[in-house]
Amino acid sequence: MGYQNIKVPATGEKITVNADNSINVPNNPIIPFIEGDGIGVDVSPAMIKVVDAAVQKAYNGERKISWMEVYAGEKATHVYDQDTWMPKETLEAIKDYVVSIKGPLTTPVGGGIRSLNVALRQELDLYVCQRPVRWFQGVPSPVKAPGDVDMVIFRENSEDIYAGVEWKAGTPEADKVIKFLREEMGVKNIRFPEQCGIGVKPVSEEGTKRLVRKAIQYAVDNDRDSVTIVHKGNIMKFTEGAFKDWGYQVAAEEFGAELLDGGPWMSFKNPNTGKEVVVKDVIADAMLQQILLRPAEYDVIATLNLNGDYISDALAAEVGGIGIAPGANLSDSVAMFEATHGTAPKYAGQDKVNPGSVILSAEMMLRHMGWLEAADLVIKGVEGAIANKTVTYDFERLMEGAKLRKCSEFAGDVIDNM
Ligand SMILES: NC(=O)C1=CN([C@@H]2O[C@H](COP(=O)(O)OP(=O)(O)OC[C@H]3O[C@@H](n4cnc5c(N)ncnc54)[C@H](OP(=O)(O)O)[C@@H]3O)[C@@H](O)[C@H]2O)C=CC1
Ligand SMILES: O=C(O)CCC(=O)C(=O)O
Ligand SMILES: [Mg+2]
Repeated sequence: MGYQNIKVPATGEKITVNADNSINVPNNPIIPFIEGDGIGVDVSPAMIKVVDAAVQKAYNGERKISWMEVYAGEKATHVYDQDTWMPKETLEAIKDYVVSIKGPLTTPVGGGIRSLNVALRQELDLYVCQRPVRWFQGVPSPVKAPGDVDMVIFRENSEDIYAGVEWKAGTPEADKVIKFLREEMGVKNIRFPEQCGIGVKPVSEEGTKRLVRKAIQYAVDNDRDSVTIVHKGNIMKFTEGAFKDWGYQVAAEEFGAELLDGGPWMSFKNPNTGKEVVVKDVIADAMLQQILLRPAEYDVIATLNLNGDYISDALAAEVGGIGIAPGANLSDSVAMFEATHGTAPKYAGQDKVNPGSVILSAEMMLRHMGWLEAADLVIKGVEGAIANKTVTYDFERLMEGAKLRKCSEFAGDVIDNM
């Protein structure tokens, strides 16, 4: 396919998808990447350096990634034109090449463009945001037993208040929606109907069930003990409450779960191991204290979009911060890996921040591709660099006796420890 500004590498082949959604990964796959705004210029090159070294070491030249830069965010406005933040061909390439990775993209607060990150997830229907959170030995943590934190968040990625269906206070659109709600729907509890912004929270059965199905399947495939549905269903009954009910329905109808001690918790036998998998639910505010006080009791988490956003940063803090928390956005076929943190503009271009988050997102990508040996080397490298206390500022400021490393130097340390 001919692109306007994307340069397809001269060597390399596409990853393809089979009818059952499994993928075929050639030895020289072309992988699109978005550098990202802000600290994207620091962390993305560090990630590429680490991945190339791991692949070279694992396969001795037999396998190699051909990186293909695709543009989004501020860089796109330079490469295309000043109004093009998300070129159509970027979306096409990410879909076409099946597996990709991205740095963070800026979203202005209160006005301006809507989130490009959310747009990518919605346009490509990347309905699962998978964010594993585990502790690496030696990482400074505010909790007493960070080793107990070992959870995998499955965050619904396409619906909820996060979808951005909202209208600004004082606009004819906001006034029209409020008028409709009050006059036609009998809504009496909009406290200040004048100059009032208004948002909509769509949560569907289909959207919920496909997310919870993935979370439970992950627990089965990875021999995990429990799946916790996190919701605020006592207050938002027909959105978050329905999410909980539909979640339990999937457990019962598709995995054969039965009520545990009269319910509402359920359990079923993992068909692969015979071990019991518990499906439970916790209300979201309580969950935010549970993960601090009793992290060992939680394993796989299935939750709505906004809760998942909050929980993933909170959990990341328990194991060292968002500088080290990885993630993936997944549809049934397309996978786009991405750091959990944002563009941290005050550090942009300073070669300072921790590239761990996007490096570990790349580790997830290598595992997804079936390149397990290279993925294991990335983990070994990160573990080694941290054990040697050669770390970036975020860890160094909390670690005794640590040696402060720049972003690029930390990437070198990871490579040296593979
Ligand atoms: N998926 C995406 O692309 C995301 C994009 N964003 C966007 O990013 C922009 C900035 O958001 P903001 O709320 O400031 O959040 P950020 O994640 O960009 O930064 C918040 C703080 O987290 C710490 N931090 C972030 N990244 C790293 C890193 N790699 N290494 C070490 N520490 C790090 C820093 O803490 P300290 O100050 O303590 O050093 C930083 O000041 C917004 O426009 C937001 O919309 C936000 C989240 C995700
Ligand atoms: O899109 C954004 O700017 C923020 C997204 C975010 O915080 C997240 O997905 O974790
Ligand atoms: Mg976030």
